[in-house]
Amino acid sequence: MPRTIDIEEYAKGVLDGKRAYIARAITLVESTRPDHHDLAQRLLVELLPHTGGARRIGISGVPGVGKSTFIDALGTMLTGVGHKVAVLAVDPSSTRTGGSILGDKTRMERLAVDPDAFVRPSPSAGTLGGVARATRESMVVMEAAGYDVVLVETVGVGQSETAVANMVDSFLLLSLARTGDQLQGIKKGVLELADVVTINKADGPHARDAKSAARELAGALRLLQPPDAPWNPPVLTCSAREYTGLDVVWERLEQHRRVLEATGALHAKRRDQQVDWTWSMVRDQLLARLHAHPEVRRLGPELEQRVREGTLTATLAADQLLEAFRAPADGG
Ligand SMILES: Nc1nc2c(ncn2[C@@H]2O[C@H](COP(=O)(O)OP(=O)(O)OP(=O)(O)O)[C@@H](O)[C@H]2O)c(=O)[nH]1
Repeated sequence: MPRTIDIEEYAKGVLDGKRAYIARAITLVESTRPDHHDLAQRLLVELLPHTGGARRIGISGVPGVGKSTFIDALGTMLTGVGHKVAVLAVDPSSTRTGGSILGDKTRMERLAVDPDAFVRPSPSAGTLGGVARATRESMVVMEAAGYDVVLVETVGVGQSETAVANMVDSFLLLSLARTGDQLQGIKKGVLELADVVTINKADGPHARDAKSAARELAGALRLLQPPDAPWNPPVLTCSAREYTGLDVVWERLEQHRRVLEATGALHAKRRDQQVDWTWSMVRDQLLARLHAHPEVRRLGPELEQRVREGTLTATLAADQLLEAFRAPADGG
């Protein structure tokens, strides 16, 4: 990152679609440095009027389901018909390994060198809240830069799906054809987020299994839907490796978007997402300040110990920690 940052220059570079500026702008919004925070917000304010037109799609599935292969294939299909495709990722687990797993350029060989695509690995800093914030703000940068399809990838475990579902219009779940036990393999909560499901690897000897798995899953999904739901998530089959079924997956995602638009739900959903997002940032900030508060840090270990020993109730310990949080942080 250069030492001096000219926000107007950055904004112009992004709006002109210059890759170097896009990359720098994303690095700025991902930064956790306090002095970058205000600069990033100023940049986002400049860019926001130029956003809103993109299709925002979340893509999830367990490790090995073929997410990178699928995104590489779908993204290439889309750039082939004139779309500009951005790939972002939310993978808080990458903080543990110190490097990003998702969105790794080497995993999407064709998109990584496609001039109409931009692949950005998951930010590797901090909590799920921090990673989700950075990704959400990177979406603003990508949309302002003219990318009209934004794919946000996430792993099929933990809470990151919910975070991604809260920043996209449509959520696509990739699954595998494990007949019989497949429903156990997919968490119900994740299934409930899905607007479209596709069974990947429907090729070679697995093609037939995939079809029957799709039927079984479609039946189960119908049970999760209220009878008057405006949208029933379809269960499709595809092969990311052989490029089959991808056009149907895309068509159904487009159809989902059209249904949302026609009912006015798209605007409502995006507005609600912004409000939820505001409160989730407040919660994250409050929690971070609570944990960093000197009195809380001083009292914390002792109170934890007493709760463990059973000499203090959890309620009283919580009361004391919250009371400590009210003490001035500077000790004055
Ligand atoms: N037969 C078949 N294999 C596929 C298909 N898509 C992906 N694979 C293979 O499945 C394996 C996993 O694919 P990835 O794209 O790396 O899967 P992923 O979900 O991104 O995996 P993680 O990186 O672990 O999250 C690779 O060996 C792929 O070649 C497909 O449509 N058919």
